[in-house]
Amino acid sequence: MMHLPLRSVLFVPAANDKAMSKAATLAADALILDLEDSAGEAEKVEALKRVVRALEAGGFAAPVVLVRVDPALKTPILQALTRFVGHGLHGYVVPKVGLPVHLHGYEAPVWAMIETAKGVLNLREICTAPGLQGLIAGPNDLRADLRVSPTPERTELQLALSHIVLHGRAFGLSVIDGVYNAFRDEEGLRRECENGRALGFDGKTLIHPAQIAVANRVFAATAAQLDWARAVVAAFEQPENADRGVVSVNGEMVERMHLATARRWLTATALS
Ligand SMILES: CC(C)(COP(=O)(O)OP(=O)(O)OC[C@H]1O[C@@H](n2cnc3c(N)ncnc32)[C@H](O)[C@@H]1OP(=O)(O)O)[C@@H](O)C(=O)NCCC(=O)NCCSC(=O)C[C@H](O)C(=O)O
Ligand SMILES: [Mg+2]
Repeated sequence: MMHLPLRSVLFVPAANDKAMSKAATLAADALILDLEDSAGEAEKVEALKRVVRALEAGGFAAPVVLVRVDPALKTPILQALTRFVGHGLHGYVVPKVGLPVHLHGYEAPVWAMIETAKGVLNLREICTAPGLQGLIAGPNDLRADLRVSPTPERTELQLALSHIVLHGRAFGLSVIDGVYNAFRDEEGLRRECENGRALGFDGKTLIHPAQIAVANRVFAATAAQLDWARAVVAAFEQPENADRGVVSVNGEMVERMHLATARRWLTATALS
């Protein structure tokens, strides 16, 4: 299965009205509207309402929109958001996954954040959870849990990061690297993106709009992805497919969302 490109995956703090307004215009490959750590306890109910309003309004420039849940508020979050799954919301990001059961009950595509020692050790079981699409590294929580300090080369995280990639590849999942906190340090971000790409990640989670362009550049499409993109565009250009929402490409179902993605890849490659 050819995964959607997830080179740049921007966390948007749902508690922040300005950031949520701006999010709709940002052409990251994916947005994660965050209801977990970026929202204070007293802000969470309003943040969830803001997510509902944003999903009702739609019109996101990013082709993939996810919500990071706070597992302590799983019931109200699912009550508020289930109706959007497949209608503007592409799935949930579940933080601090340590066991497969942490991913149960969402009835939607899920991405697991691996950000504890237990999560890393249990990856093999976690990767069998139903609906799992990808793994996302959480370096801040990982460092805290491992009681290690950051180094410029992330030496302290290499074992955990490589385990995430190894398991993601073995189970056919997307693998997304963790955030780089120094959001005004473009050169540092570029180096860390290159390190992530060398380790095998597909893309990087981000915390600021200024980080999107760097991640898109470093995690640019591979030759296989470009071949897939050309095949998708060619399939939809067939006159008999002009009005179809879904077609078959190389034996796989492809939707118009994939066509938009394919065009973005080809345009981005032509411009770079
Ligand atoms: C880090 C920030 C608090 C900085 O915000 P700010 O000081 O407002 O930055 P700027 O003034 O440069 O912002 C310029 C404009 O861009 C908007 N903005 C900023 N960040 C975002 C964003 N992430 N998404 C959308 N829009 C954003 C500002 O509102 C300004 O807009 P305007 O004035 O209209 O032009 C801030 O960037 C931030 O809060 N970032 C996200 C923080 C977050 O989500 N954290 C949680 C995810 S990371 C994580 O959880 C780690 C993981 O779990 C682990 O364990 O490692
Ligand atoms: Mg975290």
